[in-house]
Amino acid sequence: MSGYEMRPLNVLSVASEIYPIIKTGGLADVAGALPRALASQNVRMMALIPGYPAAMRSVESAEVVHRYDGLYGGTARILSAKAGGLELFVLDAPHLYDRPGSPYVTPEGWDWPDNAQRFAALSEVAAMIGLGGLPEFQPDVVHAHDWQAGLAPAYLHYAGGRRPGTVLTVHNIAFQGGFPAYLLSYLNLPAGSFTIDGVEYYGQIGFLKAGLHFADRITTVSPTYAVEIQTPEGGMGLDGLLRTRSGIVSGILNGIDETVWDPATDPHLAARFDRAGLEARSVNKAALQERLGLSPDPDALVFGVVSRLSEQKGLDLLLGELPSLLADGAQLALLGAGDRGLEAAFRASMSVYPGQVGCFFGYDEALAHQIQGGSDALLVPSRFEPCGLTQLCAMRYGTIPLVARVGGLADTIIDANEMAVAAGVATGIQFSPVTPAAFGGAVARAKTLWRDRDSWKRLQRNGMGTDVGWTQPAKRYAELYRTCAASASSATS
Ligand SMILES: Nc1ncnc2c1ncn2[C@@H]1O[C@H](COP(=O)(O)OP(=O)(O)O[C@H]2O[C@H](CO)[C@@H](O)[C@H](O)[C@H]2O)[C@@H](O)[C@H]1O
Repeated sequence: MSGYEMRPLNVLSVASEIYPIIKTGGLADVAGALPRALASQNVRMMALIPGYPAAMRSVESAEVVHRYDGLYGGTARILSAKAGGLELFVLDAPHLYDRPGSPYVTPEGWDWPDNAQRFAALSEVAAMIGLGGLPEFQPDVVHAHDWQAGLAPAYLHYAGGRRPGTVLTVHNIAFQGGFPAYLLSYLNLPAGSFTIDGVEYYGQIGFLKAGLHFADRITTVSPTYAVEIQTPEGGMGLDGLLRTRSGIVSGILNGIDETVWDPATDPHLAARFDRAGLEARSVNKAALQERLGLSPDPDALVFGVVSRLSEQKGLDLLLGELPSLLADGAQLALLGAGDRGLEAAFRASMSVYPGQVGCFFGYDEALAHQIQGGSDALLVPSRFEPCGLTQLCAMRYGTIPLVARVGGLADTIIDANEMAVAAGVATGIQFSPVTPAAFGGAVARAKTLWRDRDSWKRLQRNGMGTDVGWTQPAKRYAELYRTCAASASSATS
């Protein structure tokens, strides 16, 4: 048994958002769940996050563990803090993070003009901690998430000498963080780094590219997406680099936090329920219909959507198919935020189909739970989906996922084809390719299944019996960290 199996492994996780402190999407859920999930694997994970206003507000107790006189034009501190039930390092740099809007964009929706500096700073601080800058926590592995932390492996590489192992996780390859080349020295990157074997990417500084180039291990959030991003169709320009690093690329499925997403204890639901008491869902369905202005019809098949409104999520397909989806009295309950055009189109559909389409635009945690607990089927027609979390929540809440067969949706849902139904293992409905016709076909299958309530219930129960928690993924991450730490230490010793 190696030393790494015996003593706790220290891992620094670097992410631009973390649930329950600050969340714009699934990355926050994963970053927030990992530290707790890994504790049972003998891994001590500390997360480093930027000190946005929401983060500073949620700090319950804090100690200043490091000060910078100048970090990209202002003073900064690292706080070792407790917040939202997590142990964190918070980078308190008001000139970079103390502003309204989301972590990435202004209140008007424009990228913050200094995003390069804001997230380079996060990565530089991660590298400083990785190199032993904080005596109280010396990481064996630095785990960077997405482009915002992508420079961390690069800074660690250019520091030279002994360093921790590095892991880069891709939650969405569509977001790559490209910035002008003239920023190179300002971002404290060596002149020689602006090459194809460094941080250069199509004439820019590529934050995600840098992470993919320098990390010891690359993961993404499902095995199928790990394959897809190595193809020209799925790699969005980075597939060539990923193919050259294929041996260190793997996919680890996400889980969901089973305490946050538990229909038996969920405080947001009108009625709590479990696998043996599915009847109680009808109370939630009625409450959802009332909240969103849908007709109070217990027999209407209610399709739910909980999603960012973006090209990725394929909701334009749903708009196109609305007439047939709603033709026989079915209903749509949608919660989403993002693209203004999609929002306008769904808003208009509420007047065209009063009582059949109910939407809320914005971010609403409680409504997300109510849609999972009160609708009958959850639509996820994504064009690509690295893992997807809402279909996992749906399974846990007895909502039948109807999903595109891509990425993690392909890996987590078992399609109700005849064989799977006969074997008693089906959990949802998949369609492929991602076209209006195939989506329409899947909706028709859902309606046929809905008329056979016994089969519908069997699918619900199968979904509710599926393990969608973090236990298995946490084991995979722990294993990965141990190999990564061992190889980094043997490379530098
Ligand atoms: N308007 C709203 N109000 C309240 N809650 C809302 C909401 N819109 C979305 N949510 C919640 O945000 C999360 C979305 O997570 P997803 O994994 O489905 O997508 P996302 O594309 O953001 O994440 C990316 O990262 C994750 C994590 O790796 C991958 O699973 C995914 O495939 C990838 O695209 C869910 O917890 C959902 O309930």
